[in-house]
Amino acid sequence: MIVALTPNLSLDRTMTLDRSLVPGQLHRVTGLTVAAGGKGVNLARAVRAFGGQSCVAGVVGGFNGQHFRALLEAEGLGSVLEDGEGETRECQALLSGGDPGERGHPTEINEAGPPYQPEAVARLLPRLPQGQVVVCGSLAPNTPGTAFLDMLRGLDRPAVDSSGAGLEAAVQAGASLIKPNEHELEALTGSGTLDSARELYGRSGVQVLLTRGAHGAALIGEEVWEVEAPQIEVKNPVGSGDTLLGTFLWARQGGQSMPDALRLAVAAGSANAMLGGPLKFRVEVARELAAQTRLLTPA
Ligand SMILES: O=P(O)(O)OC[C@@]1(O)O[C@H](CO)[C@@H](O)[C@@H]1O
Repeated sequence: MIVALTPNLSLDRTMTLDRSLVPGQLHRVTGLTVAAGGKGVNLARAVRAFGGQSCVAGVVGGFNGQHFRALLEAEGLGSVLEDGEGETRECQALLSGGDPGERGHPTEINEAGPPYQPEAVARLLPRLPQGQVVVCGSLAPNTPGTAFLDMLRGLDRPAVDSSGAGLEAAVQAGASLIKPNEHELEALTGSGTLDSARELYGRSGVQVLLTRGAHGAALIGEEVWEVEAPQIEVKNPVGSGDTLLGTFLWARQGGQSMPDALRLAVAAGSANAMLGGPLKFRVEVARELAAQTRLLTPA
């Protein structure tokens, strides 16, 4: 079981525009998908797609919260949710339509979400099922650093996919693994390189799953493994990191070796981007792409 504890759940709205985004101009929406979102939801989807057991945990509120619950239930994703104050946030991803050559990376506009609610979180944590907990995504606004640190310490070495203060707390709390991208690692240690991830592991014992976008990923722990991603045409990369991490944790929990798990995880992230996001992800495509990944000799 993989428990995706998501401190700031959302309703994800993915819009396809009639042309490339030009700030200050009118755009028509030619396609719209509304789905339960937040990084943990994407991660739980990937685990479930591989046949694993996953559960989304978090606090929801308001009409968006009801909508979130209904969408998650319609997808049949397991969850432990607490009702809280305020309105669950919305995250918008704008995909440019028109000529593929002009599409570029989607524009993402993420609301902050309702403030941290200690009572709801205190009700939620004892309800988490047994399993590998992974803390996913941004923190609720005004989350006190000490409260987040205490939460992580109470979770028995969770994996953490957060950024900024969330990542710092993960290292301090002795998380089992963190999943920064190169920018997030740089913000944490001053450099986004393998060497700085090695140094981080050496002083903290926290494994680093370093994602490098289209280039692949590296796992830095007792050993170092690097995997180059396959060449693909990207439709929508949103959620690729979540799919990668969910696949990695699922594969490791199922006993796959570190390099095999990393290859499948990188391929799953690529499949997510190629197929058009977490709702379109398919494991057969991930398995096919895994054969096209390249395991590099650790430097
Ligand atoms: O605002 P956060 O919590 O950092 O990220 C939220 C989010 O942008 O991440 C996912 C993609 O990784 C989206 O589905 C989602 O809503």
